[in-house]
Amino acid sequence: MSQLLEVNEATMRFGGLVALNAVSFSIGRGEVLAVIGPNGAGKSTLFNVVTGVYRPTSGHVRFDGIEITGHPSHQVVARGVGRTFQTSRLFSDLSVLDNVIIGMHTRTKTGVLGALFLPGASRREMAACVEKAELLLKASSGELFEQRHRPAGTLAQADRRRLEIARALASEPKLLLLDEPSVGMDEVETDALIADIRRLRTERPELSVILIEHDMRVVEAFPDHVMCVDYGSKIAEGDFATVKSDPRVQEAYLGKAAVHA
Ligand SMILES: Nc1ncnc2c1ncn2[C@@H]1O[C@H](COP(=O)(O)OP(=O)(O)OP(=O)(O)O)[C@@H](O)[C@H]1O
Repeated sequence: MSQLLEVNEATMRFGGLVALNAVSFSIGRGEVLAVIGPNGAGKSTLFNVVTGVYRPTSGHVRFDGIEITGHPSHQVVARGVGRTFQTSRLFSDLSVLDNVIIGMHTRTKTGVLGALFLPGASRREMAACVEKAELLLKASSGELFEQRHRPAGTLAQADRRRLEIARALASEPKLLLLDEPSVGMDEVETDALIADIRRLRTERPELSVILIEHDMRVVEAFPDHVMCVDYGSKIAEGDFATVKSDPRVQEAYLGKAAVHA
């Protein structure tokens, strides 16, 4: 069976800067891929190319058997790619529940805004959205569910991250992209995040996940498929132990001096 996502020789230039340099990789259904690399290596650019935020200068992206290179983001989401961002994109003044409901807009017939203001069928659809959002929050964490009527901006950091993941899941993705989910978390919160992702995999064995991570504890928890990028190029790929021990990876993270010391 073909891979769920195939990125073939993707290059992204910004003027003279090559943010991505002919990067190729693929991920199958139900797999987790961890993308590592130093700051500015091109990891977020890779997500932006996959999700249609950027059309790559050259190269191709295929998802679920269809070429999606440069398709607009809303179409990519509708095809089944959900995403969280490095910096929070929650609507802080809206409730936790409404934030999840907004994540469903690609899956509603009348649209979330229509459902909020129109009677009849759209009201029924809205009621179904509320029910589904509550289920997603419950599955994410009982604590988050209890806070569903609070403004999202009042949540603690770890709960905000959980909410972002719940909102991305609301679009019913086949592939979930998590951009540095552990950023700003302490050790306890990071352990909870690892447990959340593990649970998600058990509950949704078909869901594929790509996570960009700086925290090696998180990467180590999902060690089967790791890819390292540096200066826009893929420099290593394999299981965590193989990638970690690759001299190019050590050099990228620690610098030549540290590796040869
Ligand atoms: N829209 C843009 N215009 C110009 N340069 C950009 C743009 N987006 C990214 N870049 C540049 O491309 C390079 C890769 O950036 P990117 O954000 O993908 O790195 P990253 O690996 O995600 O870094 P970090 O770990 O710090 O988030 C950087 O040099 C960055 O400044």
